[in-house]
Amino acid sequence: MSDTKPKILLLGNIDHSDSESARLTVVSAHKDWESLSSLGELVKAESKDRESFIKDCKDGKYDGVVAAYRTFNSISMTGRFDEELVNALPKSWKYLSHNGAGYDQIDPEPCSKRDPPLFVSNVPTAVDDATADTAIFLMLGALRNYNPAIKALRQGHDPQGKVLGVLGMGGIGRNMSKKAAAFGMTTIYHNRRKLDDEKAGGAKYVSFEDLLKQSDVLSLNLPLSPKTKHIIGVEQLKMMKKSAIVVNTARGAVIDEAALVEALENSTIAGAGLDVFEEEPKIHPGLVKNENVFLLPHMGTWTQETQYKMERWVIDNVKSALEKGKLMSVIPEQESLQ
Ligand SMILES: NC(=O)C1=CN([C@@H]2O[C@H](COP(=O)(O)OP(=O)(O)OC[C@H]3O[C@@H](n4cnc5c(N)ncnc54)[C@H](O)[C@@H]3O)[C@@H](O)[C@H]2O)C=CC1
Ligand SMILES: O=CC(=O)O
Repeated sequence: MSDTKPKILLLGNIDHSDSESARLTVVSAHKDWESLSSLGELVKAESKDRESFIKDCKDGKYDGVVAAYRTFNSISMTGRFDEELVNALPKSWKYLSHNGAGYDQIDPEPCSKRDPPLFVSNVPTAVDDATADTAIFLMLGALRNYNPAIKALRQGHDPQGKVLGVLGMGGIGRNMSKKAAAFGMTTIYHNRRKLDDEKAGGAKYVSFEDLLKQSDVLSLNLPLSPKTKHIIGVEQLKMMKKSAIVVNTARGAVIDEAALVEALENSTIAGAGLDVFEEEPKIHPGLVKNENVFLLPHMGTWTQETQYKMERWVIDNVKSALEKGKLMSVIPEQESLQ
């Protein structure tokens, strides 16, 4: 039997160790990462771009990699985890631990079809508070029209008594709904499946069409996939109240951004609070110039505590893969495979 240690690959960077806050709370994702060296040889991916990453895979540079920690920004090195990329990976590579709740940069189908399958995990729940807080902040900012400050503050609206409509009532949607209740809002939601009463927490399940028609604030909290791309487009925006605002902390492409710009310019809806964009880091100029749009540069989870929780989660997935042969939070598409 070979005594070669399995390789554990880092695709991207681990951030949380040196900050003041990390020192104060005595947490360090770097130390957590280094602790994995008892399970395998830690290797950092150094390929220049997608082409050289694929070539390096084919030339054997990553042979022996069993599991990888992957960041959102590592897409600049590898590109999407699509069929071409997945099929170029060494056969030894079985686990991909992605740092993010949304894993739209990874195509589950080729990962599952590959022999052996490439099991993928994401980071659910750890993101809920920080992202829902961001959604609430965007909602208040857009409702109150804080953007043009004093001038428009006179025309601002209160959240009290308003209807929050959540599209995608998962971890973040439910967290936001609880927080919105503290502002005197009621929640309606649409989801692939109706939730049981305890999970719904008083929020009422409605059809997609009723969600659009009845919401004062439409919050998008569903994953981006080929099925949800542009789920909000010209027709859906037309169904909304003229006074409504859209809050998007999910992914830019769940809205047809050009249609949103037009709807805002034509006063089809009143405003938007956006953390995510179709072609990040680019932002549609029609959004930048519109005073009724409250913008953030994709920083839903950007707190010291949440970033650490996420990095730790990704490392725990790698650990679980190597110790137990199973990822801790495999993506739903692969639950029956693992
Ligand atoms: N702005 C940011 O920094 C962050 C953005 N996100 C984004 O938020 C998304 C949601 O995150 P979580 O709440 O953790 O996910 P989750 O998986 O807990 O919830 C997603 C919900 O959407 C529902 N859904 C899926 N397709 C749908 C459809 N076609 N129509 C209606 N509902 C549908 C699912 O049934 C599920 O209830 C992520 O996929 C990610 O893209 C997540 C974290 C931070
Ligand atoms: O956008 C962030 C994520 O965790 O997904």
